[in-house]
Amino acid sequence: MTITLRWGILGAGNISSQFVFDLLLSNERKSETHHVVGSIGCSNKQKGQDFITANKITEANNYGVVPVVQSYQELYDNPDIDIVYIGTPHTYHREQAIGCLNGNKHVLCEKPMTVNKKEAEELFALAKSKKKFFMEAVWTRFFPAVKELRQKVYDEKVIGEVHRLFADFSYYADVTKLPTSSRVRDRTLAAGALLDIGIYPLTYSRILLDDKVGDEHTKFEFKSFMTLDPVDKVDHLSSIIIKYENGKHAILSTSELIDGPKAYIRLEGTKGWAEMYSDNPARAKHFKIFFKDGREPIEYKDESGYNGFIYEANAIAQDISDGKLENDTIPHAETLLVMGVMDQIRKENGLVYDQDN
Ligand SMILES: NC(=O)C1=CN([C@@H]2O[C@H](COP(=O)(O)OP(=O)(O)OC[C@H]3O[C@@H](n4cnc5c(N)ncnc54)[C@H](OP(=O)(O)O)[C@@H]3O)[C@@H](O)[C@H]2O)C=CC1
Ligand SMILES: O=C1OC[C@@H](O)[C@H](O)[C@H]1O
Repeated sequence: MTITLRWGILGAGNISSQFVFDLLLSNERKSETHHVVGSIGCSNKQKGQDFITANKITEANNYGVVPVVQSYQELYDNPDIDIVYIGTPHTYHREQAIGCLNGNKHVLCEKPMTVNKKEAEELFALAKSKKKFFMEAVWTRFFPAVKELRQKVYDEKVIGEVHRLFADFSYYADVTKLPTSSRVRDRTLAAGALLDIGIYPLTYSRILLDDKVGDEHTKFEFKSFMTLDPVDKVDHLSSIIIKYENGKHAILSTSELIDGPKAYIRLEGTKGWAEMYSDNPARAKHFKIFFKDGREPIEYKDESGYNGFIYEANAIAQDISDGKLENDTIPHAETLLVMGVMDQIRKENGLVYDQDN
């Protein structure tokens, strides 16, 4: 059955471009789900027009629709939009999500959904009261590669008993050359590695060491270290060790000061190990499984041509069509679990944002 979802894109920046790319490619490929970009909500109308041009959104790849460019408020009030994708810095998510929900829109909100768990709880409560779908856009969870790896490791048990995961998201951001107003540096934009990229190693520990999500999750404890930058007063270097109650360990690291290892995931079992590779560890597209007995490794590559946002977008279209208010892969309770862990890590290491007070 064809499902049509009419998107408003809030914020005409970096990630919104990458998201829209996938929707348009899916349309060009005549996929079953029709993703119509109906509005670009933008702080500046010319910038919104430039976004449409730069991203080549045309009637031909957008089911006959040329998007309108609107202010954020006009987007909230637009009756021709079903769902808004929020692609702005972390600290704006709360206020913009409230605007969308009050305008009766479903919401897909970029990660981290909010600055802390308290704000996320507030948004989920509002979404429920408005009977609107709400999801944090942790796209990594939806990649076919993740499903395939879990199938091999947990259903087929190809690497035997799994005991340990190493997961990293680090890149050399050349921080001191960035303006202090950059969202990588600015504490008032909730900068810092943990919230921006550390959320991914945490996510991998959730999806590769636990087969349950949200309220059903396997219990775990953790210890963490952050190095706070003396100028920016945020973490550009953080490390976390998790111990699940079934004994499995996750050793997680994140940094904006150094490049991470080529194999950003190493999942270790008694008979072998799996590695994942990517220039962006959020994009789970390529893994290899190695065997201690010398058997030929198993390799998986996602060569779909998508950035990877289409996987979450299609899942959401199905959920909304089914009348669901949250997604089973990342239900509200799972977002709250991870947000709570990040709150605790920051608390242990003295990283406080204004929103915490
Ligand atoms: N899923 C993923 O892999 C990724 C997710 N992200 C997430 O997406 C969000 C946006 O990141 P990204 O696209 O890189 O950000 P950008 O710096 O490209 O900004 C995106 C938009 O946010 C608005 N904006 C930017 N700076 C400010 C500011 N100082 N004050 C008010 N509004 C501002 C602008 O909206 P306008 O156009 O209306 O002016 C801008 O176009 C973040 O929360 C980030 O965590 C980011 C990268 C990858
Ligand atoms: O989510 C993200 O993934 C890629 C990073 O480069 C980016 O800063 C971050 O927001």
